[in-house]
Amino acid sequence: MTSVPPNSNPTSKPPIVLSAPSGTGKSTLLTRLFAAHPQTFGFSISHTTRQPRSGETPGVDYHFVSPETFESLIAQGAFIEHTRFSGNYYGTSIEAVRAVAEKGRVCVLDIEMEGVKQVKRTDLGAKYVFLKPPSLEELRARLEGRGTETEESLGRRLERARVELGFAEVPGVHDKIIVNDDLDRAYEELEGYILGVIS
Ligand SMILES: Nc1ncnc2c1ncn2[C@@H]1O[C@H](COP(=O)(O)OP(=O)(O)OP(=O)(O)O)[C@@H](O)[C@H]1O
Repeated sequence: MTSVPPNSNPTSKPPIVLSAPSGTGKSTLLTRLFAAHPQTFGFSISHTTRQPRSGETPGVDYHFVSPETFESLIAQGAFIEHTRFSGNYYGTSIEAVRAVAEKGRVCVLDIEMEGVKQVKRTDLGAKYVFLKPPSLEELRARLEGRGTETEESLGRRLERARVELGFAEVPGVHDKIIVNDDLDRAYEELEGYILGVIS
């Protein structure tokens, strides 16, 4: 078998890694981006050890695998990130991200700092965008306004945000840093950057 070098498909587009402290506005901006460009982006298909639910198609909704297979994939370093939730494993494989690019779609990964570090260890050639809150005070206000947090989980998220903002200051970690101050302005900057790197 001939080995194929990574990213050998000339039409493949770099995956976009979008990270931000929780509550900065990633979901808001991504929902808008996907709605504006429905044919451009694609989602990677995750692996899971949970049972398929009715209506779910293997290889479309998820790659359904046994715990043994999942653990062997972990050992092979196949995952960009994985987690255990409610007794089941879930993970995003490097291969799943590459498969999106090979279909000519742009894979957008909405991940947190540890995931960013892991993607950086792969040869996916991703572009890294960091979305920054205007300030920690404003981030607190957005999280409170969303109405999803208790005082305790709010405190944890803000503490975590401090660490993530510190990591984002390290030169060379991100290709683009966008401050989500005014939503329309931040959206235009994000859209302009992404369309620029994938064209
Ligand atoms: N530029 C903005 N100005 C004011 N409010 C904003 C702005 N962007 C987002 N918001 C609001 O901030 C809140 C958090 O946004 P969102 O849920 O998109 O964050 P997130 O980064 O995806 O968070 P998580 O990672 O926790 O899912 C939402 O209520 C959203 O409407």
